[in-house]
Amino acid sequence: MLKILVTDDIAKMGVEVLESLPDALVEVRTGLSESELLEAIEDADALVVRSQTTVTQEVIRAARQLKVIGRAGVGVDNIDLESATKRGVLVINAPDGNTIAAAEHTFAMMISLARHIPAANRDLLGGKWNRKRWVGVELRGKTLAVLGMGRIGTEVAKRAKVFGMNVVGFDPFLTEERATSLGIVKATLDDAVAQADFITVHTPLTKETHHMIDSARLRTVKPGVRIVNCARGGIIDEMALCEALEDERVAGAALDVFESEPLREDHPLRRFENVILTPHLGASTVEAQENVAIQVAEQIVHVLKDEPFEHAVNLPSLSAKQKESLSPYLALAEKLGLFAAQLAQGAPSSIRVTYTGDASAPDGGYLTRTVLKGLLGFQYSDDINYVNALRFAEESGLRVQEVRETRGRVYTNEISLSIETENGSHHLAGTLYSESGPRIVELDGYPIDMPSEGVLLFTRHKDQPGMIGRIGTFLGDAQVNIAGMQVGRRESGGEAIMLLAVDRSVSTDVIKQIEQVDGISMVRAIEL
Ligand SMILES: NC(=O)C1=CN([C@@H]2O[C@H](COP(=O)(O)OP(=O)(O)OC[C@H]3O[C@@H](n4cnc5c(N)ncnc54)[C@H](O)[C@@H]3O)[C@@H](O)[C@H]2O)C=CC1
Ligand SMILES: O=C(O)CCC(=O)C(=O)O
Repeated sequence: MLKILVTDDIAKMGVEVLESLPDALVEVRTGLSESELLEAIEDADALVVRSQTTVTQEVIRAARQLKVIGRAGVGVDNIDLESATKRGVLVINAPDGNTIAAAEHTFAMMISLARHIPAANRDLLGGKWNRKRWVGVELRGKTLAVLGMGRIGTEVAKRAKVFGMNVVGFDPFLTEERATSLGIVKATLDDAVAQADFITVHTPLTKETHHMIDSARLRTVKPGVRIVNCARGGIIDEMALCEALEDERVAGAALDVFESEPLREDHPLRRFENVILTPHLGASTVEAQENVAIQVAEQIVHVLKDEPFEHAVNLPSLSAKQKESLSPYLALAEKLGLFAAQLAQGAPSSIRVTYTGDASAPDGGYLTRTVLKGLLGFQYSDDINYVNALRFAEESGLRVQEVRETRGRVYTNEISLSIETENGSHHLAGTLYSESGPRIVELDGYPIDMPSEGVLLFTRHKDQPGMIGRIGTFLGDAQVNIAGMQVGRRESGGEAIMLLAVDRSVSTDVIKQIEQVDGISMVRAIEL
């Protein structure tokens, strides 16, 4: 039975998708205290949150079998990504389900600021009819600076154009071509802020964007600017904003998100009549909540069913085409890693993975993660997976190198590993035949051809009469049937190798007996 814990309010349709997973127990438990969450997460396989639940290092540590955390929304700043990655817990989000809701909320905030709608409404409800006090400004002809031209920033920019605004965009990934096609001007942060009548921020909260709008920046604004934040609290320094509102450099601000949520009752921002505050409502539309809940629930179901999934935050993202060309090589890469672990039998200090021919297409490092999953998963812990394999390698001092060669020398595709350990170095290679699947085609410099599956016995020995027979006798006495055999040598009487496919595991006792045979230099039982 798989347990899926949902700790924030998500749309019912998302819960239904989760419940469609056979053998799943979906527990919706919102408003948990920290200690209740620590207890509830212990036996959960998946956790679904919005922004209310803070997924700390302690929460991730308390989870004994957590595979995936799903964020029904975009921002994952409430999840300790570093801890999740270290523990091999996949984090996924729903990146575009609430884009329009957030863009429309931003626009509602901007228009409300321009026309004093909340203040006029308050006044009127208080019994007044004050037409002179609430004279606004038009958006048409004004300059809007959009800081962060991702999904939401782009939708805001498009809407602003329709309202007749001049839009300047700041984003390190905004190209001149894209800016031109959107009818906006690409600008630096300094230029965008200095010329804007309205500023709206749409970046994630990161080390770089934390207090991107601070007191120094607020001294460079056009007097009378209006500022909107529907992205993340902390991008604008709230205290600096209060000062700028106080001395009227800023004519108004509209904020949906705060440095600390919920906004405390005595927060100075609550004192300004020209400040509009909403309680993190950017994504709160029926449509957006259904979209993100369904999107994240579907991906969680895929993850738990071990099917291809999308929107991983702590794995490189791949296009559908990349995924398609990569998938046949995953099994080969993992088997090679597993083979190398049993061949090398020692802590690896470096590994070079060479992808050749059709296997060399860029893959965001997925295949190397897969090789490492096989290698380190066997040597260290079953908990090593695609998510934490590279991190684990880094932390254990394993140097990882990737080489890509577009033209195959012998095979149309090949993955080869060169691995150094305290006990020496090994080299192996595999290829994928369309008709017979993954095969091992090279071992320590000897060409061979064997399916990479089942139980194998590998020996290095002196090329002399009787070796194969004696090894065969030990196996026969132990009732181990030989299903296939490959031998190789460089020169008569020199070193030779043998790779046997056998029908069942070879015991340590039998390995020890074979090791005693005169002329044997290495024996390895390998289970793939
Ligand atoms: N208020 C709410 O309820 C909601 C808030 N959000 C928040 O809105 C923000 C934007 O979301 P999306 O547009 O979906 O994300 P996105 O990932 O599509 O766009 C973010 C953009 O910010 C840019 N960026 C990153 N660092 C930057 C920097 N230092 N300077 C300038 N640009 C930088 C990126 O290049 C990217 O283009 C996120 O913080 C998200 O959490 C999203 C949905 C609802
Ligand atoms: O879950 C929510 O309503 C917040 C949405 C949000 O902030 C996000 O998606 O980044």
